Formats: sequence, structure tokens, C-alpha cells
Amino acid sequence: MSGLTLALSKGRIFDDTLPLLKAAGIEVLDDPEKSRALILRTNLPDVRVVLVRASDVPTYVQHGGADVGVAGLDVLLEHEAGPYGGGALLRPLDLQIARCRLSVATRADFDYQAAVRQGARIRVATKYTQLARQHFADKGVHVDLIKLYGSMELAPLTGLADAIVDLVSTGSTLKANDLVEVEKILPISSHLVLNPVAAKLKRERIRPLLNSLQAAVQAR
Ligand SMILES: Nc1ncnc2c1ncn2[C@@H]1O[C@H](COP(=O)(O)OP(=O)(O)OP(=O)(O)O)[C@@H](O)[C@H]1O
Ligand SMILES: O=P(O)(O)OC[C@H]1O[C@H](OP(=O)(O)OP(=O)(O)O)[C@H](O)[C@@H]1O
Repeated sequence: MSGLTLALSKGRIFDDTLPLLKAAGIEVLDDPEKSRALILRTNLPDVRVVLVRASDVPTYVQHGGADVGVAGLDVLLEHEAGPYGGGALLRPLDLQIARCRLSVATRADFDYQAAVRQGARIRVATKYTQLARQHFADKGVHVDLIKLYGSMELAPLTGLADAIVDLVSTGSTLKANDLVEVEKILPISSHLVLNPVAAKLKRERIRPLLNSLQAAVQAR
């Protein structure tokens, strides 16, 4: 396709990217909450938006299914460190949306610091197995990782794990499940990512978009 394809995920990334795109002169014409269509038109005939799972955005952009994408740093780093990463994505702009942090949380009655000090083996449930492995390896903490795809908060409550590695924003999900944040690992926001081949071949089309998005981010 000679135009531009932009990969977004439904929900907070779509909602938070929309105003930035608007400021850059791109208006999405279809409402993903009202239609089942996965390709959305914009006011610019050569720009379209494809809707994919948040964790599939890097894959689409890496393999050229989309030229540009928006994804959380959590998803990007987890993808890069994983078996299908390949390091092929450019990350030219922090959009400073969907801000949260990656943290370790446990039940209030689990003494995480003592477990770390004593060199205990900690069972950690997470969807971010690559990031969690790196974090605990850097600290020299022994962990048994348990891969989950969602509802991480349940793991310490059911005895599946001692701790979780998950995203925290307001902290209300942890609070509602009687969990406490015991360690902050990484601040997270969503970034614009580019397919490197598209970045070269569609340079003239992508550069002004990047400049306007950068201006929109700075003006916020
Ligand atoms: N509570 C939150 N507050 C702010 N940003 C968040 C929060 N939760 C997640 N994010 C950010 O938004 C991104 C998208 O999250 P979202 O919940 O839309 O997708 P998901 O359901 O986790 O993804 P998938 O469908 O691939 O499992 C995350 O990768 C993260 O960077
Ligand atoms: O600190 P808080 O403000 O409570 O936010 C943290 C929650 O947000 C994310 O879930 P999300 O709302 O995206 O649900 P999902 O991942 O299950 O879609 C994350 O997995 C936490 O559960």
C-alpha cells in the first residue's frame, strides 16, 4: 500500500491517541465501539487505522502489516526481549499517554523484602515474563515465573504465586484486591513505533506526521 497504515489497539490507547492524531490533522471517521470493522477510515484518503490487540501492535509494525503503531513501553520491551522480537522497530516518539508503571505486588502479609534478603525462591505470576526475568536476574533474586494472560491480582489471593509483576496506575486494582505494591520496576507510557523500511521508503509522508505529533505532545 502506498499510503500509511497505523496500528492502534481499542480502548485507552485508541482513546488517548485520537486527540494527538486530530492535532496532527488526522481524524478517524469510524467508531470502533459501534462497528466490528477492523480497518478504520480517516479524513485523509491515504491514511488508515487498523485495530489490533495491544500486544500485537509490535508484531504488525515489525512485519510491515502497519507502517506506524502506538504501544505501551511494557508491550514493546516484552516483545523485543521475546523470541519473536528481532529488534526491528524504531521508537522515535514518547507520546506520554497511558501512563502507568510496572511493579511488583504481593499480599500485605507476605514479607517481600525479607524473602529477597533471605535469598528465598519467590513464585511470581505475570504476563510480562521477559521483563520480570530480567528484573529479578538484575537483582540476583531467584524466581519461579508463572505465565498468565490477565487478572494477575488473583494469583497471590489463590496461592498460585507469592507475587505478581503487573501494571499499576492509580493503585485502585491492587487496593480492591488487598495487595500492596512492594517494588517499582519501570515507568511506562505509550510510544510511536515505526517499521524501519517504511521509515525510509515513506520518509516524506512520515516525517511531517512525526513533527506534528511531537508538537501535539509538547503542547499538552
Ligand atoms: N491502568 C492503566 N493506566 C494507564 N495505562 C495503562 C493501564 N493499564 C495498561 N496501560 C497501558 O496501556 C496499554 C494498553 O492496555 P490495554 O488494557 O488497552 O491492553 P491489554 O488488554 O493489556 O492488551 P491485550 O489485549 O494485548 O492483552 C498497556 O500496554 C499499558 O502500556
Ligand atoms: O492501578 P490501576 O489504576 O487500578 O490500574 C491497574 C490495572 O490496569 C490494568 O488493567 P486494565 O484496566 O487494563 O484491565 P485489563 O488489562 O484486564 O484489560 C492493569 O493490568 C491493572 O490491573
